[in-house]
Amino acid sequence: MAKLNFGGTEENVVTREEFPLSKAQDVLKNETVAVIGYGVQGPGQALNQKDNGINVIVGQRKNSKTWDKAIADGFVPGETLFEIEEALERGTIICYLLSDAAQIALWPTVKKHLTPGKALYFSHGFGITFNEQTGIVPPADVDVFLVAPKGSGTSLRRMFLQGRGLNSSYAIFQDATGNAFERVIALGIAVGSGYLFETNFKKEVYSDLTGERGTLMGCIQGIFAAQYEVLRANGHTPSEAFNETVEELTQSLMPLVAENGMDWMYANCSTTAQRGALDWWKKFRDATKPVFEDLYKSVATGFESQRSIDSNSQPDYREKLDAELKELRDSELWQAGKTVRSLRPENQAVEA
Ligand SMILES: NC(=O)C1=CN([C@@H]2O[C@H](COP(=O)(O)OP(=O)(O)OC[C@H]3O[C@@H](n4cnc5c(N)ncnc54)[C@H](O)[C@@H]3O)[C@@H](O)[C@H]2O)C=CC1
Ligand SMILES: CC(=O)[C@](C)(O)C(=O)O
Ligand SMILES: [Mg+2]
Ligand SMILES: [Mg+2]
Repeated sequence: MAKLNFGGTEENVVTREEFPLSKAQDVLKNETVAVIGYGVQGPGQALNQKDNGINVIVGQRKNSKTWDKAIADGFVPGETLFEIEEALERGTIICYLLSDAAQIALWPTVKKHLTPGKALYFSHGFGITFNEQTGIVPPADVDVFLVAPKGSGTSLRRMFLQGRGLNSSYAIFQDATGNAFERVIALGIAVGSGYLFETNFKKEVYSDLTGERGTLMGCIQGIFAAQYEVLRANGHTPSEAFNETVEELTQSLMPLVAENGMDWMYANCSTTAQRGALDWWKKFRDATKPVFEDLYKSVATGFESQRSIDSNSQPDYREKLDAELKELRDSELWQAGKTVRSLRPENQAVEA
């Protein structure tokens, strides 16, 4: 395990150099990895493992769209694709990749198949950390760990195909066999992680829920909308407002941040822009920090997890989510974005 210095703090990180794929294949050679669920993470993790030569099977409900998708992706019914219970029976490592809310309903079935020595694998600390809400309490004689890719399952697969790995967190909740560490790292490498950062279940879920509600998804849409609305209210056209709020950020400036940090992006902008950004960033930090503090509390009290469970367990949750996504898509901001995107050379032929 490498110790790396992150801004003055040393942390444990496992790299592909010290734990190469050949070692992962060796650790997993007598295991059957059963991926239960084939939504977003399921396909990415199952396909990467398959391409990495791991003995992986998929468990999915027959007569569902995702069953057909698994077949289209190369999984074969009766050989590598099974009904959920059969996959649970065959698997020695159970990758529990149903949505966090759906994991609750299937848990009694999963538990039945967790015989001594098997391993229960998650990609989130949710089910275990909020076990008072989920009822997920594994038996003591199985390994329990997580590998949480820090990105969409879609990116996990894309980056694997490009020969790059996506960074993941890993954590061990229970080491019943004495082999939990080797097993979890081998899986982390097999599913396509680049680097594996050590954490625990609670820290993983608290930070993940904060991040997705915060800067990664919720906050970013909130500040886009706020700036766009102010520009529009002051007579700017939709295209101008969109370009100055989103397009320039994603196409020009964020790639520079990704490449070499915020000061590098600033350094590549005008001195006028630098002066303004340096004057204003702390105001935005101070204005939003109380909101982030509320958010973290809301995660830590279990309010956020309960809300996800309640809304995502309803029979019509998918329709309701789709309606909310449609509202976003139909907003002037993102409709303006659609036209702006259509002007990119790569989209000229496809988007009208
Ligand atoms: N979406 C992502 O890229 C990421 C997800 N995660 C975690 O990975 C896990 C899986 O998440 P996703 O792939 O987003 O899940 P998802 O929302 O795509 O659902 C996965 C599967 O669950 C199935 N399912 C839903 N209800 C079911 C039920 N009652 N019985 C049987 N199957 C049912 C769906 O058909 C689907 O195949 C979660 O713990 C999530 O927090 C972690 C990192 C990123
Ligand atoms: C993609 C990811 O890691 C998220 C945003 O946390 C999630 O999909 O839950
Ligand atoms: Mg998440
Ligand atoms: Mg995440």
